[in-house]
Amino acid sequence: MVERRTPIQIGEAVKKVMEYKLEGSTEFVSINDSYGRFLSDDLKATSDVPHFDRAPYDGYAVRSEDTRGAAQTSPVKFEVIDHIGAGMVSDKTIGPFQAVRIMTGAQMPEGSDAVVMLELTKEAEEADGKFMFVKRVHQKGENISFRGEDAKEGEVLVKKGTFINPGIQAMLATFGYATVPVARKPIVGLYATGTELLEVGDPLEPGKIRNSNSYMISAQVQRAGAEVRYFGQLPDDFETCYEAVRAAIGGVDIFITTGGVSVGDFDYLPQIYEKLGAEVLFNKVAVRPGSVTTVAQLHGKLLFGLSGNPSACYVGFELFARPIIRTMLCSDKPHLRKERARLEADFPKANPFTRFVRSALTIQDGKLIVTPSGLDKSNIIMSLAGANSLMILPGGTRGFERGMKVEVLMLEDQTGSDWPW
Ligand SMILES: Nc1nc2c(c(=O)[nH]1)N[C@H]1C(S)=C(S)[C@@H](COP(=O)(O)OP(=O)(O)OC[C@H]3O[C@@H](n4cnc5c(N)ncnc54)[C@H](O)[C@@H]3O)O[C@H]1N2
Ligand code: MOO
Ligand SMILES: [Mg+2]
Repeated sequence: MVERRTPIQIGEAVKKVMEYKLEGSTEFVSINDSYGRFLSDDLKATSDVPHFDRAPYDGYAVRSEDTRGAAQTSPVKFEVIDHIGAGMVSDKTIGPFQAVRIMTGAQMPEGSDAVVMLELTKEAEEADGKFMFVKRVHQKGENISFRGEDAKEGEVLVKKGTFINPGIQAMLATFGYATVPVARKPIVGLYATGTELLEVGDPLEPGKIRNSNSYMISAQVQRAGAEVRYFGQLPDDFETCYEAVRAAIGGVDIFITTGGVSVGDFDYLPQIYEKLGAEVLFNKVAVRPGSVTTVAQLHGKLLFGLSGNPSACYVGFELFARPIIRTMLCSDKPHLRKERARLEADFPKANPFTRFVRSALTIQDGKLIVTPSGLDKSNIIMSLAGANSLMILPGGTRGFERGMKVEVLMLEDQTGSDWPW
């Protein structure tokens, strides 16, 4: 008799999975390799930035009080006592009506408290030295980039779990992080199951299809920030699959299979979980696609039995496996970011289950708009290419009309959300 499965709600299913989340751990990588990784520690300022007052312009460092009275008609004359570029430090102290010719980035000389831009001065070479004239009053502190104006020593600038973007790379370098504490990438083991599967390089044969899930999931795993250990594809043969899965689990943090989780005669994952002694957390979720997504735990390690149907497989990964990966990457917002957008197309399909529709989310006139990125069936591959989001269409409705506000989960965003529902 065919097994009857009781679907659970998506929020409950995600919660069950998250009970087995694991803490992230740290590894140190060279700053050359830290772009695109996730910080495993708060990024703190190790010094003030800049750590000395400096000139933001090419010009002259002066005492502002000496410019008092300077005007177009009555320029004030300064003696130029030194000349410094960025990286140089003057050993002179500026006295009354003295100036140091200074370039952008150079440290302000002792005694100076303003910079006059080069364009606002006039130079004069005289027998007894170099001079320049200022025709405008300058205030104390004018044109100075002050110590600590960018960052103060000890400040927490970026939180643990943040994706390292080019700006954070600049910060890391500024603060002397030659090696960077990043979250170790979880290792995600992957097997594709299915006797029908051909390798990518194989010619098509009757009844067979090329295995696309492995390549799709591998990319999703990497997009989530983890590392894939791809073990290959398996035929629908119980013993072969059982042995392969049993042998693979030990060496990975998270284990994913695609296919073989439904109620078909050759869907062996349920029996494999049973023989392994794994506890099945759920094997039916009230979502479309991905209703057959099955998650089990073995000694605390999560085994994701994703559907063989490509779109169901894709959605199952994003809803259940991604947040676990992000948790291991030290994120406190491991779920997909949720926003509201205007639906740009009618979606008449009614369904008792909540739908996650592969969608294209764009901005038009400053507003988010969303439209399905192709056919909405779980066996469909082509709608995945244009999908940068999943539109959430709650179950139990009669369908949706253009112009309605809907919620969308953003697939390519690094901010995340602490809880999606
Ligand atoms: N009697 C029922 N039949 C089905 C049910 C059900 O509730 N009762 N659920 C349907 C739903 S919904 C889905 S989704 C699929 C899930 O099937 P499985 O997860 O068991 O996956 P398979 O049967 O192995 O394959 C399904 C489909 O996907 C193709 N596939 C598999 N692997 C790959 C791959 N690596 N690359 C590309 N395509 C792949 C496979 O050839 C099948 O066409 O079950 C429904 N049936
Ligand atoms: O629910 Mo299946 O897992 O739609 O496509
Ligand atoms: Mg099946």
